[in-house]
Amino acid sequence: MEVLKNDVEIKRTHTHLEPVQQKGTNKNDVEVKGAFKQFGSNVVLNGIDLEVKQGELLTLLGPSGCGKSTTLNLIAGFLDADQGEVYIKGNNVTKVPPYKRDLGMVFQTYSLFPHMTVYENLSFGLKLRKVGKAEQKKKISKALELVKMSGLENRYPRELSGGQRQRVAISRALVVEPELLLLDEPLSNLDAKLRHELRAEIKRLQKEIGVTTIFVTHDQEEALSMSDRVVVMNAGKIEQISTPTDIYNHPKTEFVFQFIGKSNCFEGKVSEVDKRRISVKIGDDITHVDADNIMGNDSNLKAGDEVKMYIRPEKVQIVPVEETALSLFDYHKAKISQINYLGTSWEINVLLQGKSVQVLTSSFNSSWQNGSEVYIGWSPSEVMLVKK
Ligand SMILES: Nc1ncnc2c1ncn2[C@@H]1O[C@H](COP(=O)(O)OP(=O)(O)OP(=O)(O)O)[C@@H](O)[C@H]1O
Repeated sequence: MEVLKNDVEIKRTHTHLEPVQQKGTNKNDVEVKGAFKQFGSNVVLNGIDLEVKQGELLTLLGPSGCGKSTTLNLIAGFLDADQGEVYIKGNNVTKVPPYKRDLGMVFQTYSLFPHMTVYENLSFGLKLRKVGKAEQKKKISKALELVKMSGLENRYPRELSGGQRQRVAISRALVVEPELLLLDEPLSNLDAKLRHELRAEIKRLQKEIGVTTIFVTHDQEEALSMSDRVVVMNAGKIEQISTPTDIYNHPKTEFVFQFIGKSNCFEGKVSEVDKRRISVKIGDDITHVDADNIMGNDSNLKAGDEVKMYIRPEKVQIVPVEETALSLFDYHKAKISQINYLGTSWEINVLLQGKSVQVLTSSFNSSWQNGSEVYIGWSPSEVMLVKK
């Protein structure tokens, strides 16, 4: 364990509370290898392999109970895996207790000491690390400045708003200059406006000081907007690890497609396969999908296979039926069944062969009303297929 401590000291190249010029190298700060965890008969982690790069903000995203917090607790050392190993900065820390892992943590519920002022909350970890009083003062002042809480040193947690408390909790985690910052749903107790504000602030702060960060959330918008990379988890397994845009536009599995964003789903049958495109018969219509856009493990589709076809509402184009529809690659006649004005866009439900399809568009034709006939269409590159 001392080896870890010494190694960390030697490898530290900057003070975390100072802005860094260079970050996000290809070195891994954290690795989880082959982690399995079971509570009684409940298999909670079913083979997790994960690498977190130096300086990146990586988010664990997934529905309630999928194992996000368990993975975080394994990295923090609060839990032991039944199988598997955890490495921090190249050191195997699987058996190292949490207080020797050099971490800063922030939880969902405000974990500040209620009987201590803001200043005392921040000095707690510094005292444990035997930092002198003058140095403590400097570090605390800088840490509070980072989260825009300067001047509130003498307040008690009960005298702060929810957002301010979480700012102090983040500042307390950072003041000890940890190698790794772990955040477990830190925004979920806050109202929507505050959540938005703090989201942006955490992102700015993380980039400014360059501390490698793992963030747990079940909120997809939060994950997509904050992260360098997102890990989508489902039932104790990782479905996909990638950048937010890749996760959204090129989901690898049906679960990822459905969990992130909205979707329309059609059931059909493959009618033809060639190198570039797959033709799918849906009801009476034929539609086309790029051959690269197959989700799931079974990508060898052949004529006759039953498939599900997914498309996001904002990728469905809609044009008046009088207009030439030839600019759309695949187009189908449909009838508007509902129009919802959303301020900057319109959500239009149309009926296509009796099935409701949701369309999200910013170009609205003022003549459209319930019952209007329109063409809807899409590009084969925007449609995803999965074998049933
Ligand atoms: N100490 C424990 N003992 C028994 N079961 C546990 C324990 N901790 C977690 N679990 C179970 O493990 C599963 C995964 O829990 P975990 O907290 O990792 O999920 P999560 O993805 O973080 O969910 P949430 O978003 O609801 O926090 C759940 O079914 C949970 O009930």
